[in-house]
Amino acid sequence: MAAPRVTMEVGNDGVAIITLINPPVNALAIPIVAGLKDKFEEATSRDDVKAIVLTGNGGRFSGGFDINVFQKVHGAGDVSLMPDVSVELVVNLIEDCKKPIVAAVEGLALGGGLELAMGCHARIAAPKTQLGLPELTLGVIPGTQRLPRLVGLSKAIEMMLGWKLGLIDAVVTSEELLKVSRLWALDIAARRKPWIRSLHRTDKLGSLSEAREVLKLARLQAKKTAPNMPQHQACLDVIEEGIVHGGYSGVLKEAKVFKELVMLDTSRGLVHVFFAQRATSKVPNVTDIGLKPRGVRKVAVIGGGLMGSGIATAHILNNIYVVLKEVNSEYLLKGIKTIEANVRGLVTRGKLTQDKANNALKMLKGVLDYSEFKDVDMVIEAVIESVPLKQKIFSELEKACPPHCILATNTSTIDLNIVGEKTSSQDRIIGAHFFSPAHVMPLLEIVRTERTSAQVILDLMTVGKIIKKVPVVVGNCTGFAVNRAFFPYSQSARLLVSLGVDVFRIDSAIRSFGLPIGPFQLLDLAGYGVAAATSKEFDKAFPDRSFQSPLVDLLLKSGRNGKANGKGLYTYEKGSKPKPDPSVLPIIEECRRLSNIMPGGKPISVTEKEIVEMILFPVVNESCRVLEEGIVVRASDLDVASVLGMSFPSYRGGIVFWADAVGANYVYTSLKKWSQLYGNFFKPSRFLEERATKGIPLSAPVSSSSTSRARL
Ligand SMILES: C[C@H](O)CC(=O)SCCNC(=O)CCNC(=O)[C@H](O)C(C)(C)COP(=O)(O)OP(=O)(O)OC[C@H]1O[C@@H](n2cnc3c(N)ncnc32)[C@H](O)[C@@H]1OP(=O)(O)O
Repeated sequence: MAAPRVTMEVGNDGVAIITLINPPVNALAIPIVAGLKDKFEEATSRDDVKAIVLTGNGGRFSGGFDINVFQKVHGAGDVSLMPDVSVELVVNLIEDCKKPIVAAVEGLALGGGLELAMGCHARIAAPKTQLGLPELTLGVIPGTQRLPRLVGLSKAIEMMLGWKLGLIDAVVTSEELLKVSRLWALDIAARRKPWIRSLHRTDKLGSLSEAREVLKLARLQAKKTAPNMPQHQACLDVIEEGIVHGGYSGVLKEAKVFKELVMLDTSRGLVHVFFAQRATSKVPNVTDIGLKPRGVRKVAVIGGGLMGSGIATAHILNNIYVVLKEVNSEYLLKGIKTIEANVRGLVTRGKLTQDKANNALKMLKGVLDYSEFKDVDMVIEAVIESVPLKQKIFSELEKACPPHCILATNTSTIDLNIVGEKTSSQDRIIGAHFFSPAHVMPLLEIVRTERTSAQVILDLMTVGKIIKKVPVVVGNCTGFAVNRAFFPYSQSARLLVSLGVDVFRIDSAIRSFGLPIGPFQLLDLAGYGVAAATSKEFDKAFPDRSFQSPLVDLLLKSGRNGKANGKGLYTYEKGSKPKPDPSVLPIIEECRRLSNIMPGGKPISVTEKEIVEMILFPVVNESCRVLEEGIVVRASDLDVASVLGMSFPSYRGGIVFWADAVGANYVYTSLKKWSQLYGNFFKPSRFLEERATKGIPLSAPVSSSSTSRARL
């Protein structure tokens, strides 16, 4: 790939076109920032240049500052590696330039890219250009000064904390973009159009007291929605600085705060997740062997229950034709109704237009037999977790589907080799493990066996991206990567209860750590039947380290089934948040009596931090086994899967990244101590012990000489 560079061409009309060239997104890498400074200095000093147009090569303006530099800063712990963009380049060379500068924006202008455009004196854009300020998602703050001055304070805050935009001077076709931008720049030079320095504007800011009111509300909101992310409050503080003391003062504070934030763990975690997510697209021996994805146009989904209807919804929303098969018309109708409700729900929440909803529903057909299966490209089986039923279905599919058809199962636990045992199609059998609700949750765990073909894996990865999921390819074992790594999560929570810790205190500690709900609210949500069934699978697969709590059985016996019947550990009333149900306390007492593990018969005393660690360190421990067995390609895949599948806080970088930040040795010694006190459930795995004692990070690749069974 050619080195990143900035070019300048001066036309006969006296307009200098300065172009960013750094594919694929024209990120503002250090040589680009240096190149921009050079070219703007040159254009300013040349007599034949009357006006300037700034644009990006290849139909994309700029994806923002080069995030690789963040990683270098994090690695070296040296913030001075961050170049000064905001003052020297954007204020001094662009905004205060003696010649007018117009940004010709196409494709995308994100983060620092948008800031460059806002520093220009006008912005002309091609239709459907994506404008956004994603910096908060990387743990830092965006340019905070120009946006409120261009679009008003409330809208600017909404855009910085969310993703909406509209601050363009004119929208023109791609073909006309450069022509119109040149003319616009010349018009500014000749004073036929206004010469506007965004930082100097105040007309949209409102009065100081109005601004303070808007900021106060935004601070309250940020406290609620992003309590552990300092960049949100910092962003609002810097906006306030600019409003009270002027835009330039705001820019100076912004640069200082940016450098403080970029060194925090929040930014380290978020930047890690950014690259980790992109790395999941690279699967050795699948994406690097020259295969081309085959198109998947028609998909059959078997089973219209909660998962099947969610999976069907995800496909029709993305223009893939779906045949939904059920065993009788009553179930089929129910499935179709669920899909319609899923789609309607998106319209109600403003996430989908009515038109798109109608089109999506046209892509769905309900069937009761296999006649429509003769030309499907992929089948996803989503029936109940029964081995004989799945085996029967896969034998039937082998006859009903064309030979190229991908045969996928949405099982969350059953070994894929067993599912396909009665077929001779093992090379096209694959796991497509969606997370509920399947049309909303972003993770798609793609489970391969030793026999699944690379082509089939690549095809499913491609469909996954089309339906806007993040596909993570994993190996075959009980629970695959996510459920396997997280099975100790609910078990340790129940173990703590048996040791005398309060259920609601556990949930609250986990929420403060950053998961959206605690393990017991999750239990209520999933339903106790599902919890009992999955517990059984894990007890069977990992009897040496499975904790068998009587809690779920006791809850079921008392007529409770969580949110499904409105009676769980919490009470559920329409329109109000779930409330802890005190009437559950005798059941919990009974559970403690039956478990009989409280040392000396007395509840243990633990801090909030210990609660979090006693719940999550066993997850780290199991993650170590997942890594050692080669169930994931790389440790960061498990980080992405934990964030997207389990809502582990992204700003902690995912489960393995977090464990390394805490320190493998600390995790190991804590688990060892608890295993001596409370038994084998906490016993550190061999992988953890080895890494901790040798001082090797858990995320370091598993070497070929290690004991890995390399399932991938
Ligand atoms: C000082 C400033 O205010 C601070 C900043 O500007 S911080 C940066 C703000 N910008 C961002 O956060 C944008 C991040 N990028 C994205 O959201 C998406 O990549 C995108 C919408 C630009 C493009 O998405 P898409 O077309 O799906 O491609 P995607 O796979 O994500 O990216 C393509 C490649 O570009 C890289 N890339 C994208 N944006 C990048 C960036 N800002 N810096 C460095 N690399 C970047 C990706 O890592 C990926 O590399 P790979 O092929 O080696 O894995």
